[in-house]
Amino acid sequence: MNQRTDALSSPERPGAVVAAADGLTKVYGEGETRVVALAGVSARFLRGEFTAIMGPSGSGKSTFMHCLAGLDTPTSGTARIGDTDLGSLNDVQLTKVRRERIGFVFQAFNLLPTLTAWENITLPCDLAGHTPDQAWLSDLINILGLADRLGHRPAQLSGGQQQRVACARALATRPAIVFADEPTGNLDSRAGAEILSFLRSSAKELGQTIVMVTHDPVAAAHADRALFLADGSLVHEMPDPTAAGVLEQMKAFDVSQRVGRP
Ligand SMILES: Nc1ncnc2c1ncn2[C@@H]1O[C@H](COP(=O)(O)OP(=O)(O)OP(=O)(O)O)[C@@H](O)[C@H]1O
Repeated sequence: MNQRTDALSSPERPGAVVAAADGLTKVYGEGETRVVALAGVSARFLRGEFTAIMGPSGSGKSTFMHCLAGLDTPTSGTARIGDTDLGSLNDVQLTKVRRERIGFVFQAFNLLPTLTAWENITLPCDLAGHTPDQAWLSDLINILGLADRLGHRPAQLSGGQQQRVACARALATRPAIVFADEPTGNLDSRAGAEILSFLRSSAKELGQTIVMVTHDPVAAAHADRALFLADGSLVHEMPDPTAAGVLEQMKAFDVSQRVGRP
């Protein structure tokens, strides 16, 4: 990939809080089927910060991300993007916030099969009724090495190329925050490393705030910090995670789950 990120804009107000969760709680079902998926999670996400969300299966990672991104409604607590409390918005306003201020990258790429790479990338701008910022898009496309693939449809692209298109789409509107859900889960290690290196450089050099859910300690090691969830609670924060450090932490969860948590 071309690493020409230096020509792009510098982060605005590094350190500003761009998203926040306060006491996020999500309870599914009732009676015997009641599940507390999130038990009061609070966290801040700063401009230009790359956060990995980790934890055992069923610990609440997806629920946390979905509540923070306005894809699910918490039972109590608040999720904010910038100064906007997502709970105060009606459906139309929420859709607008998701389209204009949030970017998404999914494990399964989620590109529209009938659209070309270029049409997929510009779709969020089209839906928001904005003229795409051509200079910004062209920089993104160059960084991601997609310039000669723009007329291809997803089926004509490799998995790694499809995920790079998805990354360009996620950043196309210059969102406040990008949520990536297992973005390397369907990729081989080389294509995965390219995506992770792009996410890292977009945080470092473009000031893009990124929150990534992952099971992979190697992926988490690209982040500035890892937040660990267990049983719906935030139990540990690791700054500058290493793959070995994350693996140790995950093993500790396995042991505590086997012996039974207090
Ligand atoms: N729609 C739902 N209805 C009932 N329970 C749910 C629902 N969605 C999630 N849960 C439960 O909430 C808990 C947290 O689920 P969640 O998917 O957030 O965990 P996760 O950490 O993302 O898991 P994984 O790593 O396996 O994807 C789990 O016990 C799950 O079974």
